[in-house]
Formats: sequence, structure tokens, C-alpha cells
Amino acid sequence: MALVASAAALDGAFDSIPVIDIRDASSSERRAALAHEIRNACTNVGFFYITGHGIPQETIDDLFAAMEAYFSFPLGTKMKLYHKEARSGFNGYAPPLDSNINPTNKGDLHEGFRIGWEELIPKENGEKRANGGPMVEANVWPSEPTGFREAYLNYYQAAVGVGRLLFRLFALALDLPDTYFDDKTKNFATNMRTIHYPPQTRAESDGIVGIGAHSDFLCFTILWQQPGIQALQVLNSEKQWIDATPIPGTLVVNIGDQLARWTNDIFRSTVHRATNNSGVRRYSVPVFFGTDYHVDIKPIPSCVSADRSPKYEPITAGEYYHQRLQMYYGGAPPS
Ligand SMILES: O=C(O)CCC(=O)C(=O)O
Ligand SMILES: [Fe+2]
Repeated sequence: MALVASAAALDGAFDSIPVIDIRDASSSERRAALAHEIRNACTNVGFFYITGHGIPQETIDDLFAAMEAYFSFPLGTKMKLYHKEARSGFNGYAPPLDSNINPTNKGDLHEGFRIGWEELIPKENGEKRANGGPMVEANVWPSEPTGFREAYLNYYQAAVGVGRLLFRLFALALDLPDTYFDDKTKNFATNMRTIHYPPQTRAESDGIVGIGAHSDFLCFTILWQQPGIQALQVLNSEKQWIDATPIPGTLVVNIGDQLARWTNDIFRSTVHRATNNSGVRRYSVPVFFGTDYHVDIKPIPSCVSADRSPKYEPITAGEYYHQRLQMYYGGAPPS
């Protein structure tokens, strides 16, 4: 069925989130079936779990240990890298209630640490990155705990590998050549946040949740969530909140607003929220994947038809991204 027609047949009233095994994505037979599964997940749910992603457990364990140690430091220590003062764009530390992603709430009860692209061992002759552009801001690093930078960058780079594969699979799912996004994603507009949600003591009716209902604003997100703690929920078209229960060994993938715009809403950018009522600390790690700054986001032809005219004005990826970031987190505009 053509992409536009298959999307029109779906209503988004899902009651569970599909699990997709991406292990054999490089085999040509598997790829077509995989692209089909991904298409169904993106048009109906906007969320799916991936297994077989290949990120070593040790890489995840090292990141977990580093963030757990870092977030246990006193607030004053962490505030030395407060992103609004560190001249690092949005990279660095964000304290609890720094953001309020859903303006109908009073604040998001989490603290975070954000990084962007960086080589673990800087290349010789100063070639840092090919014209990173304004979406690729410098990182700031705490001096403690030991191994923090290495643990963060190892996970970040492993996630970028999974993201590159997903860009190819999304292209296939959209009836495009699998290399469609390659020349649009040269400059690593990929950001990673590690998030600590303290146990929630105030009732949700106070307007304070872990992270308020929102949709992500880049192309897609790959989320590691701590096993054993239910917090993330996803909104279906019937306005029911569906639990995205952590499944050990998986990562959660969700479509963001840029890809929804690009696909004329055929891929769903689904609203989600997280509240930590577990009584213990919860950690999660979203990695957000964007495109290069000057890429035009305008509906791709396979997503437009006589019955489905373009819903959004074209905008560059960079302009859109900064509008949204500024709205949620404020802070100094990147240079
Ligand atoms: O912590 C989570 O499970 C979700 C985080 C999230 O939605 C985000 O950072 O955009
Ligand atoms: Fe999100």
C-alpha cells in the first residue's frame, strides 16, 4: 500500500508499544521486512522498542556509574557547569525545575547533564569537526568523577551508530533511497542528556511532574531507561496514557516533531511524559538526533497526495530547533 494510504488507514489508538529486533539490519532480505515493521510503528504509534541494538552492556553500565556518581554531588558542585552560565549553549548541567516543558505545569522535577558530539581522542592537526555549525555546541566536563567524559562519550558514540542505522531504516520505511539522510546528517546534530529524577514526593496535582507532557522536537530520540522503574507514558489518540514499561536489553525509539513535519504527520511525533513515583531515584538517557543546520524540512513527496496536502511551512532544521529549545530551556542563544 502506498505510504499516504497506509497512514490514512491507521488511527493511533494503540494500547501497546511494538518491539522491533534490528539485529540483522544489514542483511538485504531482513531490511525490507524491518523497514515495513518500522513504518507500521511510526505511522501508528510513533514509539517502538529496539532489541539487538548492539550497544555493549558494559558501555551502559559505565555510563550509569558515571551519572549516578555525578548526580550525587552537592548542588553547588554541579552548578559550576550550569548551562546558563557556562557559555556552552545548552550543554552542561541543568538543576531540578530548570525546565518546564509543558507550560500548564509548574516545573519538571529532574536534573540533567547534556553533551554533544566530540571525539574521545581529538584528531591531530586540529580538525575537530567539519563545520559543525550552530547546532553543535562545545561540551563542558566536570573534573569528577574520574572517567566521566570517557563513559559519556563512549555511550554517545555507540548511540550515534544506532542512530545512523535508524536514519537508513526510516528512509526505507518512507520509500526513499536508504542514503537519503546521509548528506543531511554530516555534522552530528546529536545531543545526549542524562537525566536524574528524584523520587516524586509532591502529588502530580501540584503541577510538578518528572517531565511534563511533550513531544520531542528533533527527528527522533533513542532512550535508555532504567530497568525496573515504570515512569514513562505515551499518549494514544484516545487520550489514554500507555505505559512504556522498561524492557531489559531494549532501547526506546520515538519520532520527534522534525520528522513528523518532514513526513507531513505520517510518522507520528507522540506526546509522552514521565513521573517517578517509585520511591527511589530514576535515571534515563535520551539521545536526540537532528540534521544539519541548513537542511530544509519540507514534506517529502511520498507523504503528500491530493487528499493530504502539506500541513507545515518549510523551515530550516536549525531555525526550528532553536525556536523550540529556547522556548523550553531559555538560556543564552548559541553563537
Ligand atoms: O525520562 C524519560 O523516560 C523521558 C525523557 C524525555 O521524554 C525527554 O527527555 O524528552
Ligand atoms: Fe521526550
